[in-house]
Amino acid sequence: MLKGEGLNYIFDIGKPSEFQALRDVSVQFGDKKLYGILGPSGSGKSSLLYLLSGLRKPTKGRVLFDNNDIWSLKSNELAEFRNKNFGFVFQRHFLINYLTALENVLVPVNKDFKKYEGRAKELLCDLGLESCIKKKPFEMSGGQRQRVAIARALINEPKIIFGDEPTASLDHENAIAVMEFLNSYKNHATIIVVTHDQSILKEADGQIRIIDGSLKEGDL
Ligand SMILES: Nc1ncnc2c1ncn2[C@@H]1O[C@H](COP(=O)(O)OP(=O)(O)OP(=O)(O)O)[C@@H](O)[C@H]1O
Repeated sequence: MLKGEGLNYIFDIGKPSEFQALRDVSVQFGDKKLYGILGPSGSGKSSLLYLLSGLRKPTKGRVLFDNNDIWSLKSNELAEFRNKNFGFVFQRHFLINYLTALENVLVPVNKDFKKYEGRAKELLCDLGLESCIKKKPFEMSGGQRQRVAIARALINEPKIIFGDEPTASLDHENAIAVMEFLNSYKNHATIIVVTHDQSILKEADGQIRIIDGSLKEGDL
């Protein structure tokens, strides 16, 4: 269970550019479900995802993972915790261009390399990328690259997968395929996806809507 309690985030505190991106957002995400975070551009969706995933520290409020406050960890412990429990898929894939698909998927792995190599191959095959295993990102299509990024996010068997507009750079067909895969992965992890596109959330178990930094609707 992942919980955000009274989350506030202020950029540039004390400067003329100070801006409150989130105010008093409380949300709760159950295990092994798919959730969408919706809202207009600039409303604070990505900021919320960054706080929930431990990439940014809330100005006020707490993030609890299985009732433990993740921000009570020291920064190196938090980094280790994130690598073990959370997987990330962004709008841009951030693959390394001189590594093959297989090597890219293995980048977050720092132990049992042989065991994880088998898992990486399985994930790539499950994502329909058998023919790309030895290809480098520039030899693949945008949809294929994004699926490699998904395999990389899943390699450490995370408990939560955070997606920040993971389908935004894809055509509708590829976007649906990516969402179907994420939905089918629900048996293994909770998936929380920020998106503008409600149509890719047909299979979602719950959605929240952020407007001007506040939670407007939530049926989680
Ligand atoms: N580094 C920053 N410094 C100051 N303000 C920022 C910064 N990053 C984002 N903001 C502001 O915070 C608000 C929320 O941004 P955020 O990226 O969370 O919105 P969003 O809903 O994800 O937007 P989009 O859908 O366009 O990606 C926006 O008004 C944005 O201009």
